[in-house]
Amino acid sequence: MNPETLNTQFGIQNKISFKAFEHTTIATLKSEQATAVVSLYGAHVLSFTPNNEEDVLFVSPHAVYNEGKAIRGGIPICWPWFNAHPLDKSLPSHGFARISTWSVISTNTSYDGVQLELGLSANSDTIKLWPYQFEARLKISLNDKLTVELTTINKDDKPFDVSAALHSYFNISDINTVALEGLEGMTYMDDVANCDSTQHEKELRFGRRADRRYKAVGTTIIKDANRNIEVTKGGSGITVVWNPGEELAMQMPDLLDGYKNMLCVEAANSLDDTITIQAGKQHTLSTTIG
Ligand SMILES: O=P(O)(O)OC[C@H]1O[C@@H](O)[C@H](O)[C@@H](O)[C@@H]1O
Repeated sequence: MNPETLNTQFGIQNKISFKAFEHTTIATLKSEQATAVVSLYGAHVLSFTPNNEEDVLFVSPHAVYNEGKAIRGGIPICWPWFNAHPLDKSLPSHGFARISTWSVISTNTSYDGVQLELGLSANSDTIKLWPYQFEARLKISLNDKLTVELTTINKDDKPFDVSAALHSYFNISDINTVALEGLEGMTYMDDVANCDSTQHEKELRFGRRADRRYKAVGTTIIKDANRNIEVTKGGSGITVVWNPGEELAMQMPDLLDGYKNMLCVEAANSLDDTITIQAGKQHTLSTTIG
């Protein structure tokens, strides 16, 4: 659907509007306290900017906007599998949601904000990659915070397994000085060293490659030079923490030295927290940022 038609059908004056951007359409959401931008390609939040603040989300200055390529930054939707497919490494990394165009289901306003709901359903392309009937819904709610809720509905007559992540890239002033609080005492899968480990430090610090899947359900706080960003989540037993570090980032043409200004903290379902959804049932994975 083109932006004009979307504006006619779903636009809300001064609150939600649609326009063309690169190869896709983006929605701009405005609440009293913040602005957010969402790409229909990937149902991908690109920006969340509280009034008079810098963007809370990072998008790489080297990001590539092309069909078939995931956007580096914002909040990619990793779904229906996280990272490499468990059985077939030739399938798209982190699933196909982030490289699919979603449709608009609804827009709404409430007393304190605005909401946009996007959807993706099984079709001839998805069936080739994942042989199930499904409906995925992404609800984006903006007030002074940003909430993203990903609901998977099993429309098939058999159960299926889903692993997923709301792969949030946070905009930070310097990876060498930022700290992450909330994971003390938690065990994690260290995907760099390829072993299980436990975090003993109160605050996690960076400066080299970190790729960890924590068994954690609680809130984390990114403590940056001039602000704290609180990340809460629901329906998630795993928190992923990722920064590629300099060596790997320099091999990623869509990131390069951008790695210095990003930290990923992701609400996820993975490892033992992979979700089996029975026929007709659903699961919601969510995160709130602010
Ligand atoms: O380059 P991609 O496919 O967007 O993935 C980026 C990273 O995403 C993280 O969530 C994973 O833990 C990393 O292992 C992965 O490298």
